[in-house]
Amino acid sequence: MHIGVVGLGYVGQPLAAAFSDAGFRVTGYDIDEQKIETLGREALVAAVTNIPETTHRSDPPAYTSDPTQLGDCDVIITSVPTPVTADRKPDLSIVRAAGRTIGEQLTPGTIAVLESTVNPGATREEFVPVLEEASGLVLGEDFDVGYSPERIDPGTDRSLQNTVKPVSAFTDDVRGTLADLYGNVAGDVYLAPSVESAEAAKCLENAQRDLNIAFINQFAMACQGIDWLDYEDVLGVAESKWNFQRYRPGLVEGHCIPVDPYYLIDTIERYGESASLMREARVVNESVADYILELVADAFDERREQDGVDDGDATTTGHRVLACGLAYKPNTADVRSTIKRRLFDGLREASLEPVGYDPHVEPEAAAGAFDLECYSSIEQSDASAVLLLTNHDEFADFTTDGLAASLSEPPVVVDITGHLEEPTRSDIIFRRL
Ligand SMILES: NC(=O)C1=CN([C@@H]2O[C@H](COP(=O)(O)OP(=O)(O)OC[C@H]3O[C@@H](n4cnc5c(N)ncnc54)[C@H](O)[C@@H]3O)[C@@H](O)[C@H]2O)C=CC1
Ligand SMILES: CC(=O)N[C@@H]1[C@@H](OP(=O)(O)OP(=O)(O)OC[C@H]2O[C@@H](n3ccc(=O)[nH]c3=O)[C@H](O)[C@@H]2O)O[C@H](C(=O)O)[C@@H](O)[C@@H]1O
Repeated sequence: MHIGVVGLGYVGQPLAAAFSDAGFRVTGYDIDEQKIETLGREALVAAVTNIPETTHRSDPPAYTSDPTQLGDCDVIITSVPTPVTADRKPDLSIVRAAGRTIGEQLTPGTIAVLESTVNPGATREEFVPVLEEASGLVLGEDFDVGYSPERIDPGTDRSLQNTVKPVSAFTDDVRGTLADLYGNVAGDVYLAPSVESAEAAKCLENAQRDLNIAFINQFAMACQGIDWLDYEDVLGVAESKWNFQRYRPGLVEGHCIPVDPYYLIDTIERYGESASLMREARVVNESVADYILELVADAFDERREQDGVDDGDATTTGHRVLACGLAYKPNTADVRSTIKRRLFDGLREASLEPVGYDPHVEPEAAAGAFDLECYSSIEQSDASAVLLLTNHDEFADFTTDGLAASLSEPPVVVDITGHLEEPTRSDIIFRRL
C-alpha cells in the first residue's frame, strides 16, 4: 500500500516515518521546500547509516514538494494547521487548500483522511466538497474519506505509538480499513461511531484541559488578594485526594489548547446553544498575561521605593527583564505562542526591555517569534529582573536566590511556573503567580 502524507510538521512527519518504519511505501508532501530538502537529506543519511536491527524498515519516506507524486497513493492523510482568525473564528483555509491539492491527485479507489483538529462537521462540510470539486469524483462512489485526530503530546513520552488514536469514516467498511491501517502504527485504535463524534471529541479533550487550567489560574490569581492563603499550600492538600485533578497555574499557550475550544464554541453557538464555560475559560487564561504584567510593574515599584527613586515615571525605564523559558511548554522548542508576544509587547510599553534565555529555542527562532534578543546564559543578559515562564527540566535546580545572584541590585524575580521558593535574601523583590 502506498501512503501519502500531506503536511510534514509535528504530526505529519512522525506519522510518515511511522508508516515507513512499518514497511509501507510512503510519500511525504509539503509546500515548504526547505523542509522537504532537510527531510530528504536526513532520510538519505538515515538510509545509509541504518542500523541492522531496523532492517524491517522499508525505504524511508520519499519527501517531495511536487503534489503529482501523490498521484498513485492508495491513502492520502493530511495534517495541516488549523489556526483561528484574529476574531477567534475557525480558519479552515489551509485544510481547504490541502484538500484542493489532494483532490487534484485523487484517483478512483483512494481514501483521503483528515487528521487536523477541526470543528464537528468540518470534514463533511469543508474537506469533502473541495476534494470532489478538485477531482470531479464523487464521495462514496469513486473515493472515500476518513477522519483520525492526533493526540501526541510534545515534550512528553506520549507519542503516536503509545496513545489511542480515534478513527472514523462515513462507512463501516472504510472505518474498518482505516482501523487496520492505523493499527500498524498507533498504540491502539478507537473506532469512533461517526466522523463528527471523532472531530468533536478531539476539540472537547482540549477544551476540558483549557477549562481545568483556567479553574486553577483563577484560584491562584484570587489567592494573591488573600495574603493568608497560599495556593501552593492549598493545592498540596487538595492533591492528597485521590481524584483531585492536578493542574498548574500558568500561561496557556501553543497552537492547540488556546485554539481548539474556539472550534467547538463555533459549532455549539451556530446551533444557538451555550458554550459559556468554554468561553469564560479562554477569558481567564488569556488574562494571565495581563496579570503577569501587573506583577512585574508592582515589583519594579517596590524596587523604586528601595532605590529611593522619587520620580514616579522612572519606575522601569531601561531595565532589562530576562524571560527564562520561551517555548510554550516544558521540554519543547515550539514557540508558536501569541500570549508571550503580548507579554513582551506589554513589557516594552512599560519601558522595560525583555530579553530571552531558553536552552531549547534557537536564538533565531526567538527573534522571529518575539523580536527578542536571546542569551545563552542568564549571567550574560545583564538583566535587572528574571521572569521564569516555562519550567524546562534544565531549570530544575533554579532557586530564587540563585537567579537573583546574576541580576543587578536590588534583584527582581517573578515566577509564573510555581517552581521557585520564597527568597532567603531580604533584598530580593519576589513575586509569583
Ligand atoms: N503539534 C501537535 O502537538 C499536535 C497538532 N495537532 C493538530 O495537527 C494539525 C497539524 O499541526 P502541526 O503538525 O503541529 O502543524 P505544523 O505547523 O507543525 O505542520 C504543518 C505542516 O503543514 C504544511 N502545510 C501548510 N499548508 C500546506 C498545504 N496546503 N499543503 C501541504 N502542506 C502544507 C506546513 O508547511 C507544515 O510543514 C493541526 O490541526 C493541529 O491542531 C493535533 C495534535 C497534536
Ligand atoms: C487534552 C490534552 O492533553 N491535549 C494535549 C495538548 O498538548 P499541548 O502540547 O497543547 O500541551 P499541554 O500540556 O496541554 O499545555 C498547553 C499549555 O497549557 C500550559 N499548562 C498545561 C498544564 C497545566 O496544568 N498548566 C498549564 O499552564 C502549558 O504550559 C502549555 O502552555 O494538545 C495537543 C494538541 O491537540 O495539539 C494534544 O495532542 C495533547 O494530547
